Amino acid sequence: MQENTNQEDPIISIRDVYKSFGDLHVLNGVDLDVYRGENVVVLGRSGTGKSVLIKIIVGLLQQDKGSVNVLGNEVSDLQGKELNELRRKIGFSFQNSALYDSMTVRENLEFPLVRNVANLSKAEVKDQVESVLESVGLSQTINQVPSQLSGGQRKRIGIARTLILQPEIMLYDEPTAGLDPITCIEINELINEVKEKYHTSAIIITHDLTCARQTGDRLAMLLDGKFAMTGTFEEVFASDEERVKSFYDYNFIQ
Ligand SMILES: Nc1ncnc2c1ncn2[C@@H]1O[C@H](COP(=O)(O)OP(=O)(O)OP(=O)(O)O)[C@@H](O)[C@H]1O
Repeated sequence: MQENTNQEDPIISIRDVYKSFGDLHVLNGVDLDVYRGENVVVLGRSGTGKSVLIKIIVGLLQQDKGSVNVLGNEVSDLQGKELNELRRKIGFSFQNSALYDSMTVRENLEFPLVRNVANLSKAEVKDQVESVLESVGLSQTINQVPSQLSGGQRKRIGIARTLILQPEIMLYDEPTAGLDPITCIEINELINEVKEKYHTSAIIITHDLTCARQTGDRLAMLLDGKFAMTGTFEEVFASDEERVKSFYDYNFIQ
């Protein structure tokens, strides 16, 4: 964990956000700031609205009420080209890694680059693919297809695939889900390395308290549609609030 955050400069600013689906009130007045250069971990039980919040941040869903400002843009005001430009600055690492099974690792990494960045030479594409692959420690897999990779390796390639567009913000959705404990720790280390090397800010959604402790500069716990508690791992862990404590009781910390 690093303390190099700039508390003056929120890169994501969420104010009093509400979102319902029919009678289901998912978000009920969410406030959150993410500052430049920090990793914020969002904790919360299944179905509390963590993914809904992420989707609102990238403009895939619209809030019913409240403000979501990302990199100086009110997201709900953006459409088409402007929204796409903002999304290019946000790397979204999905739970299932979202790799194309029929493509090699090289092709999987080339794809977003060629689609999003105009006028790159073949040599530039090659350099960028090789560089990002080296950053995630998997240069040797360049000609393999996803089925030949382990779950942890697929996760790394998924992260490389989002990093190749040099995002300012990374959104990690359950980055350690389904991985063994050692691989989880390696992914947590990678998340921290990404922050240092690419100067990203991140929101990390997880149920994994080891991940939260290793990667989170701050934790924010979503309970009953609001952030009930934000602070360092130690601060949140020391909370006397019954709803926060019950979350820990059901989560094993290594
Ligand atoms: N497009 C949608 N239409 C209707 N309901 C939705 C929609 N998206 C999400 N929901 C509902 O909103 C609630 C919150 O969903 P969300 O996916 O954000 O949970 P989560 O906190 O990410 O859970 P998990 O940890 O299990 O991934 C759920 O009850 C879900 O069914």
